[in-house]
Amino acid sequence: MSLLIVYGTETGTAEDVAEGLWREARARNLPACLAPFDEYDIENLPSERAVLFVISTSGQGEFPPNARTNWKWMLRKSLTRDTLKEVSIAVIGLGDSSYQKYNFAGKKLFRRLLQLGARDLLPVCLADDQHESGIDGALLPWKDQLWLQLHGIYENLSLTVDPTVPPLCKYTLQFAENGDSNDSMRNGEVKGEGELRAVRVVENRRVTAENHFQDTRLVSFDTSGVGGMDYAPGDVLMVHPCNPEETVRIAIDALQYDDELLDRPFRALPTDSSIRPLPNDVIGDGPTTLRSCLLRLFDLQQRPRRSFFELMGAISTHEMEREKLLELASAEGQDDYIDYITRTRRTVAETLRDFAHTAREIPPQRLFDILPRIRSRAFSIASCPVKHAGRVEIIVAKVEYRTARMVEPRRGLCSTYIARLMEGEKVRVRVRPGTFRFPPVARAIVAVGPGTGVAPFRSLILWRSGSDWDELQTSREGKVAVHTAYSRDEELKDGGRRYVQHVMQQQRRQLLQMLQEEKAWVFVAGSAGDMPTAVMEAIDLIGKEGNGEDGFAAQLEREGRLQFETWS
Ligand SMILES: Cc1cc2nc3c(=O)[nH]c(=O)nc-3n(C[C@H](O)[C@H](O)[C@H](O)COP(=O)(O)O)c2cc1C
Repeated sequence: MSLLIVYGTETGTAEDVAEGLWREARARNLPACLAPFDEYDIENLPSERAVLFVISTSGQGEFPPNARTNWKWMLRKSLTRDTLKEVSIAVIGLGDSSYQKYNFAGKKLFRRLLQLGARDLLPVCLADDQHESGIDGALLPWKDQLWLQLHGIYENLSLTVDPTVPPLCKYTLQFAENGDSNDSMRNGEVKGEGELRAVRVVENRRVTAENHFQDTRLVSFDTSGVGGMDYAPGDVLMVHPCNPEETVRIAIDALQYDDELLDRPFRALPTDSSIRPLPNDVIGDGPTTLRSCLLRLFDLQQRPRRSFFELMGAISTHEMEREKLLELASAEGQDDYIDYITRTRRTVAETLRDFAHTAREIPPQRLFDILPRIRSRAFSIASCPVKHAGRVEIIVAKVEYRTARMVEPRRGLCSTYIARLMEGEKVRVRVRPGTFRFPPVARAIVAVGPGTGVAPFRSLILWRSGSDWDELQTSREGKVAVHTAYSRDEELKDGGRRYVQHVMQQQRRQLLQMLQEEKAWVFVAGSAGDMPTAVMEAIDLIGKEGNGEDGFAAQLEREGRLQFETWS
């Protein structure tokens, strides 16, 4: 019986990892099946031989959307300590340690599998975005152990793989011949909830002063007449960015594909039923071409992962480059990898340029194995479904930074894409529920939203009171009171900066009354860094002053009255 690999993903990383493992299993002569967790018939789980789970954590310590249904099944009371006693399991959790609920989904899943009697092949692997080698930091050493363990179950599994033999391609490309219509060249349809929709930009306005260090924008999209774009306060807009032209140019120069090849429509046929068709909604309305894929499908600005070097090394016929590539892919090459990629934040496009001989040898179908995919990014919706009918607005801070080791400044793919959008341009987006669960309208709310964290609260306040920021006051007579902290402009007596937690301290009497007597709910949105902890500490202090007890914030959280939506 083959190895089952299931994944739960929000933005696709878990899918990439699962797919990499699936390919590696096949290269090791181990038959394997691959599926999103919720597409797997969960009733069969007790009769599997070995299952590998790759689960990211989304929201606030939650399971990703395509793993929630089967996770609910696993929590059924009717399941016993024997349910999975025949099944060997291993779990990879993907998370980010800047979040409070670090890797919660992976940890919870692992614990539950053990409760149901499953045999753990290895301790849970907790991969962390913050590690200096990215998720590979934890994943690579763990993976080596995994194959050893699986060898105990599957005797034919090969413990060594020849790094110079490239694995099977995911797709074969069928290029259009004269006379093929564009329609006959369409790739797989993406339908339903996950489908991206094209909306037009109505306005893209800078909301910070020109001399402010941060370029933050309010971007408005026209959604009138576009189906599936209904939303409520707290919902999130997923935006699918494109690579900037200059980055696409670097990649094309490195690959040395000519215009005829770049613009010839093709269909990508999966070479195995476990491989998903190419998503049409990403590539756009026109035919799929290598140029459209380089613009919209492949993430050329990402930091290349180890698997990128592994595959490049496997196809390279240039001795020096091959040696270097395979070294960067290996566990021993970790320091070199950190030096070459992590410290300088080198991108996929730049790495293709650096390994010029190998890049020139990449056949088009291999791009789909080597290059990572662009993933949609989440932005809290800042508009009100009633006041801004037919519109969706988001607030985006442009990410740009430079350190001494960088040749050029680094820019966030999506925020730069958005900052450059012109009126009338088409953008691919979809709406998904956020993590906030708001109480009934009669209940009081405390909303803490530093920076772009104001977005979901603008939506909520407009919806509940009909007023925008500039119409609100600092007293509660008008039902809504606004208190501000300008951390860049205001200093405290001790020279420190004034943040939201200081405002909370200042307003502690009113907050205590709201929390204790009015049973208010608290919502916190914004940076996943230190802010959420500072807010929890402020709530604890306020609680302690009120009733002399510790742990007020944790108590509110247990009651569902303290909720976070944070991003890093
Ligand atoms: C909206 C959002 C919420 C997240 N929440 C958490 C979290 O609560 N805990 C955590 O450890 N990581 C969290 N992460 C980080 C992801 O788990 C991590 O980036 C992972 O590699 C993404 O995997 P995916 O692309 O398969 O969804 C969050 C990421 C996003 C975009």
